[in-house]
Amino acid sequence: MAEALIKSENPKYIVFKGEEKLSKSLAKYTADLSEKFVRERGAFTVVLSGGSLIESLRKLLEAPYVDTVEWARWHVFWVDERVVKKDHPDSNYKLAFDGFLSKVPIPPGHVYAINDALSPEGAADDYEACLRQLVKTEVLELSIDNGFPKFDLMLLGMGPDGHVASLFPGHALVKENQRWVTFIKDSPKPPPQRITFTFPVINSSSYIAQVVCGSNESAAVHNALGTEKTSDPLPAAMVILKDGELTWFLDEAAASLLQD
Ligand SMILES: O=C(O)[C@H](O)[C@@H](O)[C@H](O)[C@H](O)COP(=O)(O)O
Repeated sequence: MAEALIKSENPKYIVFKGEEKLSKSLAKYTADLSEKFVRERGAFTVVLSGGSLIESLRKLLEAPYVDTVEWARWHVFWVDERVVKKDHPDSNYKLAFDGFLSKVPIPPGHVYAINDALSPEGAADDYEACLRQLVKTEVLELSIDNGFPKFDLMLLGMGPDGHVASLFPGHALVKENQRWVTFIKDSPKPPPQRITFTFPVINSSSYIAQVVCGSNESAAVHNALGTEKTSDPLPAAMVILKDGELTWFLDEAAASLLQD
């Protein structure tokens, strides 16, 4: 594993000297989990976000991982997606396809993009129906605890305001506890119309990597990982796995306000 500057166990975070080292470690972490889940259950369900995360996955496109990862067993989802056409510059699918998915042999039928012909409501319903179908075919498991889908690995980013997925601070959607996938039409981060996984789904994951680089996010990192508890936590602080492992991958700038 690329050398870490700081490793903390509770909360679990790793600080790297620079994004290059972080991306090397993230590639090994992801490849190791791919190997584990393919061995254990013959499939690996991976959830992507938008933003800088895709760039941080670039080391998976290099040796040894590009040849050793069993790409044919991957099933790829999005934790949130902008409701735009798939070839639109704002599309998270396009970002991931151009920067990552087009360079590895994941079967196209295993890449679950939104239906871009639908409204936000329609696209959220359609995506949830797709997930329910994948439960039936046993690609996707359900949490025994709560009946929400249990993804093997979610690779999340975080905005400077502490949002994760399209769950923004102070927005009613952070409290959604019935739906698997829901929609937002007034996202404070453009574009306004998106679909997003809900917290019960995010928090049922087996593994989450919360990847944050740069000083713009340092205050939110401090808020989410600091010891002071608030009655109104940031969405990033609401990512809590009861039956899973959350690891924060931080560069020095993102971690600059944390005390060690
Ligand atoms: O659709 C989106 O806007 C992204 O999915 C978003 O949720 C992203 O993960 C964070 O905003 C972090 O973005 P950065 O990594 O670019 O800071």
